[in-house]
Amino acid sequence: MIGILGGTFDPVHYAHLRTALEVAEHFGVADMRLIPGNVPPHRPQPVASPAQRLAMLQMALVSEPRLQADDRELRREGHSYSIDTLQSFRDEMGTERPILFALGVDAFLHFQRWHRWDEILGLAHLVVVHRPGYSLPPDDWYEPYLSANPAELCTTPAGRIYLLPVTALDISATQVRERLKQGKSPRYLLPDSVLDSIQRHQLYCEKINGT
Ligand SMILES: Nc1ncnc2c1ncn2[C@@H]1O[C@H](COP(=O)(O)OP(=O)(O)OP(=O)(O)O)[C@@H](O)[C@H]1O
Ligand SMILES: O=C(O)c1ccc[n+]([C@@H]2O[C@H](COP(=O)([O-])O)[C@@H](O)[C@H]2O)c1
Repeated sequence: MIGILGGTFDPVHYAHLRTALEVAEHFGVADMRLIPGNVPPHRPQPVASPAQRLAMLQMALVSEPRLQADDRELRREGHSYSIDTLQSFRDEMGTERPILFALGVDAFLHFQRWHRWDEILGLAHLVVVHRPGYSLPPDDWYEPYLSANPAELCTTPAGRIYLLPVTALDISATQVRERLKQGKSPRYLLPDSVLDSIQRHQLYCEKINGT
């Protein structure tokens, strides 16, 4: 079984890290991959380069062996579609082992606009984690796929949607970038090692980005 948390990670912050760890612990996942997108679909391009975002992620994960940065989307040209990422895992793992694809409610709300979205549940389960400020509409398309049984997701390869409350942390990468742009500190919203690297490389500040 593997778990996946994809994102822009521009930069990684504590809500990403808690989400990944809590998903891993809830389902007993020993191999949870955090996967930065190269060219994220449906959003502005990241500020930091792919190499910088990957390096920050690797720094943030050094002390937790269950969480690993995975650079497969950065090695792929073009849009980083989740269907292609999931297919690459299936090519490696075969069809039988469970894949848990975690995403916040904010991302899930747009799920039906994703590239080949209706094929994704054929490759993985979705674990939709709570995020402050977002909620799911009731009686929607996803209801027939819902499961409240973690064992079901751990014993079948794909096809179910599980809603998981995680520690509510109202942190966003946008908020971290904005604070830096305004000359304020984002300390304690993200690991010190990541903040030190941001400051060393003068990332997200007006001088570098010209904004
Ligand atoms: N505070 C949070 N609580 C729960 N899930 C989150 C939180 N922040 C991000 N996520 C989830 O983590 C994944 C990656 O998110 P992403 O890298 O876009 O971070 P972000 O903070 O939303 O970034 P940005 O502000 O740049 O849009 C998405 O599935 C997103 O829903
Ligand atoms: O495949 C798609 O079309 C698609 C569209 C939007 C988002 N995603 C994935 O959803 C995850 C969270 O995305 P985001 O934009 O909230 O960082 C990340 O793994 C993205 O690759 C995927």
